[in-house]
Amino acid sequence: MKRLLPTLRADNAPEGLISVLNTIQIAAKEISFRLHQGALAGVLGSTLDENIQGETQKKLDVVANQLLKTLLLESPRVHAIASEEEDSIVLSPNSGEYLVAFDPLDGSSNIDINGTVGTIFSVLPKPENSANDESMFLQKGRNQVAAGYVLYGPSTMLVMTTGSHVRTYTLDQTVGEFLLTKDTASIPADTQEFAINMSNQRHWGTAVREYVEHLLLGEDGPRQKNFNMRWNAAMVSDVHRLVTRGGLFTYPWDARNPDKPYKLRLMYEAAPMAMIVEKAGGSASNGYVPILDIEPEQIHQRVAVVMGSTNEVQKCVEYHEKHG
Ligand SMILES: O=P(O)(O)OC[C@H]1O[C@](O)(COP(=O)(O)O)[C@@H](O)[C@@H]1O
Ligand SMILES: [Mg+2]
Ligand SMILES: [Mg+2]
Repeated sequence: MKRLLPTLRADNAPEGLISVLNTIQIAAKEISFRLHQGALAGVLGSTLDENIQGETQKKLDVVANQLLKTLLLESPRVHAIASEEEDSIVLSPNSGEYLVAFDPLDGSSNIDINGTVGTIFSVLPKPENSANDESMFLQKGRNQVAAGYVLYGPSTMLVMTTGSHVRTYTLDQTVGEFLLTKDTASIPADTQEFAINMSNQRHWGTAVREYVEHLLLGEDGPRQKNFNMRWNAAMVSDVHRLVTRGGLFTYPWDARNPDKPYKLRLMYEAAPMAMIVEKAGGSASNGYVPILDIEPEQIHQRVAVVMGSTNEVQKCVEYHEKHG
C-alpha cells in the first residue's frame, strides 16, 4: 500500500507544499493518539477560557490548536497561520512561501460523547509584496494550493487534495503511517440523503424552509422521491459521508442570533471543504455563488454553506434564487 509522501510526489506537489502537508499529518497523528486515549489522557471537559468566537473551548481544542500551531510555526515553509482558536494570525519566524488556516478540532461538542471529530486545513500561497498582516489570508478559496481534513472516527482518515484528485489515506496504527486507501473520491451527482440541523427550522429563511419541506414530502411532493436524513454535528463527519457516497450538507442562514446569522467559518471550514467537494466532482455554494469564489473580508468570517452532490446543490440554489 502506498505511503502518503510518495503519493504527493506522484501528484507533482511542490516539495515545499509536501513539507507543509507532512507537518500537518504529524500533528494529526498526535491529535489522533490523544483523542483515542479519551478520558485516560485527562483531556475531556471544558476549560474556563472562551475563544474569540464566544464559544467554550474544550480542552482538546486547545491541545489540537497548540500542536498544529507549534509544529507549523517551526516549518521553514510556513509564513503564518490562522486558526479558529486564535484571535489573530500568528507569524512564523521563518519566511516560508505558504499560509495555513485550520480548524484544529471540528465538531468539538462530540468529544465528550466519544463521537467523531476532525481537523480541517487550508493551504494558501503567501502573496508577493503583501502587508505582513491578516490581509495576506484574505484570498478566495480558489487560490488554495491544498486542502483537506482528518477524520478521527473508528479509524483515522486523511482526505486531501493538492489540486488534482482527492486522495483518502487511513492511519495504520501498527506502523503509525497514513496509507493510501482510496485513489480518487468521486461524488455522485444525485442523492437521496441530506444533512441539516432540523432543530433550527423555525429560524430559517423561506428558501431553505421550502426546500426542506419539499424533501420531507418525499414521493408525494414535488421532488417525487424519498430522502433520508443524517446529522453527526461535526462538519468533517457529515461532509465525509457525502464525499464517500453522495449527499447534501447545509448549514444555512438563520435568524436565531442577529449578530451571528451563519455558523460555519469561511476560511477554516467552508473553503477547504468546498475545495475537496469540488475536486471530487461535487458543488459547494453559499446559496447564490460558489464558496470558492467568495473573497473573505476577515479571517473569522462566517458563511452559509450548501455542498455535496451537484444536482442536489443546484436544486437548493434554485430555491434561494426563487426567494431572493
Ligand atoms: O450545534 P450544531 O447546530 O449541531 O452545529 C454543528 C456544526 O458546528 C460545528 O461543530 C462547528 O465546528 P467547531 O466544533 O469547530 O466549532 C460543525 O462542525 C458542525 O457542522
Ligand atoms: Mg468546526
Ligand atoms: Mg473547531
